[in-house]
Amino acid sequence: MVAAAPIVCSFPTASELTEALADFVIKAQKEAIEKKGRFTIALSGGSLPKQLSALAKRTGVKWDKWQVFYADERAVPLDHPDSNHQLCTAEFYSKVPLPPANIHTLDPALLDDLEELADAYEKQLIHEFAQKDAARFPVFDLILLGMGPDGHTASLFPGHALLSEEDRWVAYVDDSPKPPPRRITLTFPVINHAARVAFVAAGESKQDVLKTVLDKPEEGLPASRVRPASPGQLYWFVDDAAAAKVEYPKTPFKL
Ligand SMILES: O=C1O[C@H](COP(=O)(O)O)[C@@H](O)[C@H](O)[C@H]1O
Repeated sequence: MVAAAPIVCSFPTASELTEALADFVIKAQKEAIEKKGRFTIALSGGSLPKQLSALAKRTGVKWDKWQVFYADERAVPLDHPDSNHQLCTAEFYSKVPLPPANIHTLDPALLDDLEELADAYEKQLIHEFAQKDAARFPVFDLILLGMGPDGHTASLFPGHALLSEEDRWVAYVDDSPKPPPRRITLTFPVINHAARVAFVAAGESKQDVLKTVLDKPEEGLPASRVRPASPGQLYWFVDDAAAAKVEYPKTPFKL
């Protein structure tokens, strides 16, 4: 599988990063809608939803054309403080006119059975993608990821058996080292089939892991394994604090 080299853009301030990210998302949205009439995006939890806040002030966002999924979700009720959906609602959806019907949550009736929960979420993806694009794996227009200090991304954790999953679109973990332990996640084949994947990582706490992920990908941390197959492209939106130790070349941001 051929993958283009990641494009790493570093910004001096949080607001420069979030404004550039908003420009980038709007461009991805525009291209997708022009081609297919819809925009499929997967969001993460953690620090990511807050970084999308600049989109609330932008014109030109066709919210009714968005179909929003989760890169990972915790197996908790949708209004639970640990829920990525709850976090996205508080930090992002509450500020923008995104139709609730276009936001694809896990099925809260299935929380007791992780396998059923993951299967049901996979079926939501099949409904959205397989009939429309007839692909072996869904091709998201954009997947937005965060990265934990251990190098995990979505709910794909270092050393976990799920790192070698090759078939499933959505899988579950019941032993996440970061609480809560029970989660579902998109798998690497799905992430690496996306048209664009963008990591967002800011702050000094990400310095060491960002250096490892970008300068020593051979260590195989989960975030280093995100390498969308050509013509897909991987971007990193980072701030100068996070990028302080990174030797990998930075590219000035341009649309
Ligand atoms: O547990 C999770 O952590 C990652 C990274 O979070 P961050 O706070 O370090 O940005 C996040 O991307 C993922 O969605 C979440 O479930």
